[in-house]
Amino acid sequence: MYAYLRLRSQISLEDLCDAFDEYTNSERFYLNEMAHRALKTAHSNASAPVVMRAGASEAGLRRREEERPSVVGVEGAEGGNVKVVVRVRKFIKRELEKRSPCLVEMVPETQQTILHPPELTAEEVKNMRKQYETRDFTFDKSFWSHNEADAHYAEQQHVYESFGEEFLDHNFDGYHTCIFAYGQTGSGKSYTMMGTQDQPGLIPRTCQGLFERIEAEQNGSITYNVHVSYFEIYNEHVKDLLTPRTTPPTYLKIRESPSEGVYVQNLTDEQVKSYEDIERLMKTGDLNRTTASTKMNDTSSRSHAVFTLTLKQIQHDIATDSTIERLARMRLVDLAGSERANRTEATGQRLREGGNINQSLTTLGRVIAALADPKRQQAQSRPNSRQNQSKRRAEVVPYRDSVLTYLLKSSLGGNSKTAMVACISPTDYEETLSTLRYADQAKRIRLTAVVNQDAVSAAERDAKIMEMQETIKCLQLSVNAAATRKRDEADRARDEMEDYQRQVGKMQRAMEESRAVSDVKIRALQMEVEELRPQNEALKLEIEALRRHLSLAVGELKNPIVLPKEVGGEEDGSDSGFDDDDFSDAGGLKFYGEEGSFEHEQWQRDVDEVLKDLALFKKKVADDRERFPRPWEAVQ
Ligand SMILES: Nc1ncnc2c1ncn2[C@@H]1O[C@H](COP(=O)(O)OP(=O)(O)OP(=O)(O)O)[C@@H](O)[C@H]1O
Repeated sequence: MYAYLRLRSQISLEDLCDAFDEYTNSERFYLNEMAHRALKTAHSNASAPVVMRAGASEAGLRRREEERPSVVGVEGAEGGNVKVVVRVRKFIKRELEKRSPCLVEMVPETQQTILHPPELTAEEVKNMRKQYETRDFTFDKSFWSHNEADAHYAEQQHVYESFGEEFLDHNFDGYHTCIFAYGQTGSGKSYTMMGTQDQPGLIPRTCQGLFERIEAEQNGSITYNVHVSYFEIYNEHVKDLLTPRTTPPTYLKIRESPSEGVYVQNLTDEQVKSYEDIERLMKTGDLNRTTASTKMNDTSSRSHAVFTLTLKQIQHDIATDSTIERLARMRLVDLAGSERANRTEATGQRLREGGNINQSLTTLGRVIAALADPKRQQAQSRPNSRQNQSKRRAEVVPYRDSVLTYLLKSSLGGNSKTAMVACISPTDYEETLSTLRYADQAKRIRLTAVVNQDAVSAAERDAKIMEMQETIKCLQLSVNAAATRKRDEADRARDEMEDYQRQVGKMQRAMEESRAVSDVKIRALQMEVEELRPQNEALKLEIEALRRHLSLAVGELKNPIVLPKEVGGEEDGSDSGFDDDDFSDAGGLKFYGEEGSFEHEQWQRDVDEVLKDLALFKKKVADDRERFPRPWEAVQ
């Protein structure tokens, strides 16, 4: 029993405290929880280095801090160039019929893309205005999707694995991203971005990957919020692809605000809970998209399509009752194809569409050229020099010259990680050369992406909701006032109404998030209670056993068992070691001599040690109560 007591004293101090009836059940639970937390903290401190992105999911933390490329500028910002990949497609029917040769070669080891001149007839050479020659380019990746029999054939899956997954990593890390496909009409942009039912492209794979990760990371402490919007830019107008078409068509306005940057007003931004939800929206959007048959492509996209996923991760920390929010926007853009009117033989509406497409792609080219300009980049790295300031004023990037570039402003020259997929046809020397030059320039654009992360305490969140409620009240009042002024300021009222609706939407979202945080808290507490339940049961059993052992020990000390003298022990000459005098009338203990008797000193020492240990436990109990004061004592 004694050895058992000693052993237990090393395992659980609280158990012994209970044995002495020092603590009540609730105090024990409290102490237990404190110990549990202290252990958890000690464990996590020892095993996990503290990183800035403490709130990230596993997926988000896949690439840890030390693996990240160099950080430029502000804290949490990452500098890098636009990633440029090139993909050559297989022959299409028209090219097979014409028996056109493949002019493109790719070297997988070096990621080179080589463009060979076509074989020309003597007549063609005579009429040529410029010389065709072999051109060589190197990009981040060259995808050979021309010949399925080739060992290096790049399927849709390869394209996604090569950089789509990496971009999803960036989103979970809290960076905005943008992937856009560029190329002449019929070069494979829609195939790469959206793909087909059997061969899904980057957009469906990214959406699927996103939800697979969210489902795999459901650990109860992070809430994920995903929204989808899908619009097209057709003839310099923005159309929502998630709302039914109307006649006349409804065009949306573009606005710019200091907090949100450039955005499309009243665009549908639907919350999705699963990949199936997104699939439904993608189908709706694709059906609404403006396509037409041209000479170059049976289903040519006549508009630029922008598919946007917004991922919000909210992690709640129970200990501090604060939340860490990360917001990432992924833009997946399928540009309309550049085309030459004489090649497409377009007339009427198709010709006008082609003109607008070319106009916006030319502006995109000018924006890329301005951003890729090394002088501008130098000026950016030394923003305060007076010379640079005046120089920069002269070299304004022409974002506003087209709707496309204005809306892609932040993805092209701001806070984003951006990739361009240059799609090329295997047979068209001039168009392919123009695409490769465009891509070559884009790879020089330098961007600085920032982690979009906010730490919000519960009080701040509540204050934000209160503030929004106040704003809504004010807006409501001014809307009402405007209404009573008999619509003479109809335009302003409409704007205010829109503003009001946006604010209401925002507040609803904030409240939904707040509710989600509360759910997380409840889930976490329930999990902790469930975790502690078996431990508590085990502790109760141990306490009961200890109590019994202790009362036995005390009983033994108070009433020692005294053995009677053996009858006839002397007759047979054997000495039992007992004398009549050895018995104590008062139940006191008398111990026998050295041989064949209880060893008195040994007992005495044992008893002393038990008493010493008891004194030590009492002291530890007192220490413990000091370290973990009971809540009501702490309040006093
Ligand atoms: N990698 C590929 N593998 C197989 N088929 C492809 C590939 N890329 C493109 N195609 C086929 O080529 C044709 C043209 O492709 P797609 O419609 O994607 O071109 P696009 O660049 O989007 O054209 P536009 O600018 O006119 O919309 C389609 O029939 C498509 O299925």
